Amino acid sequence: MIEPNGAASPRLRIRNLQSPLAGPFSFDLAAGECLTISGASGAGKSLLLRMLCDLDPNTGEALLDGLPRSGMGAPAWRAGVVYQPAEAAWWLPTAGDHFKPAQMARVRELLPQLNLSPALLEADISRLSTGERQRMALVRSLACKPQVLLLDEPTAALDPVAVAATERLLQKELDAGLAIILVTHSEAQAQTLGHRSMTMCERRLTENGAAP
Ligand SMILES: Nc1ncnc2c1ncn2[C@@H]1O[C@H](COP(=O)(O)OP(=O)(O)OP(=O)(O)O)[C@@H](O)[C@H]1O
Repeated sequence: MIEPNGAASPRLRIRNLQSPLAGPFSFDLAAGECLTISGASGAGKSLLLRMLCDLDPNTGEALLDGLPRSGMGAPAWRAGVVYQPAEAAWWLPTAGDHFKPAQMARVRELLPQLNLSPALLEADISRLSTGERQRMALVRSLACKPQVLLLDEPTAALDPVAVAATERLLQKELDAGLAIILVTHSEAQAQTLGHRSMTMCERRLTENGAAP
């Protein structure tokens, strides 16, 4: 969508988003941009991600490619803005059960990029290692083809090789236009993937490098 001044709308526009627990938050995120968020445990990072995907009640304005969230249903918003919590929930016996047939081509393309065997799709989910489940959760998020991906410490359970594979894939998705908000405690990861960084402190966000 085009703004009145002729510029393209940001992929995600957030204005005064708040709940009784956190905020207000205001920022824009462009297509292909990665905003990293760091901050102490309990600072409010997950609260923000849950508000952004409309899982927790909140007020304020949120627009996706210029279209207000208030004008679309929650399922439509969450199809565009996908949240991957630190520990993703699985509610069916196998990972493969969580995908629709139409997603399988994309899933089979993503698995080797994260060093995951297709056989893991058929295994009981409880048999997957923590790191395998974490990478499978990313496959699940990307198979939804979101416009904005909200990632809460997506590599926390991974070894260095798997971290590198995950970062390569995320970089590729960014290059293809995906916008990412990445909560990470890794300074190196923030520098590798991030275009901008913010710090969450006492449930408020500050842009790093911005004038006080
Ligand atoms: N529904 C709720 N009601 C009241 N307090 C809550 C609720 N959800 C979270 N909190 C509190 O809000 C604070 C921020 O929680 P949040 O999960 O956002 O932290 P975080 O920055 O993601 O931490 P971590 O890095 O440990 O995951 C915590 O003190 C938490 O206990």
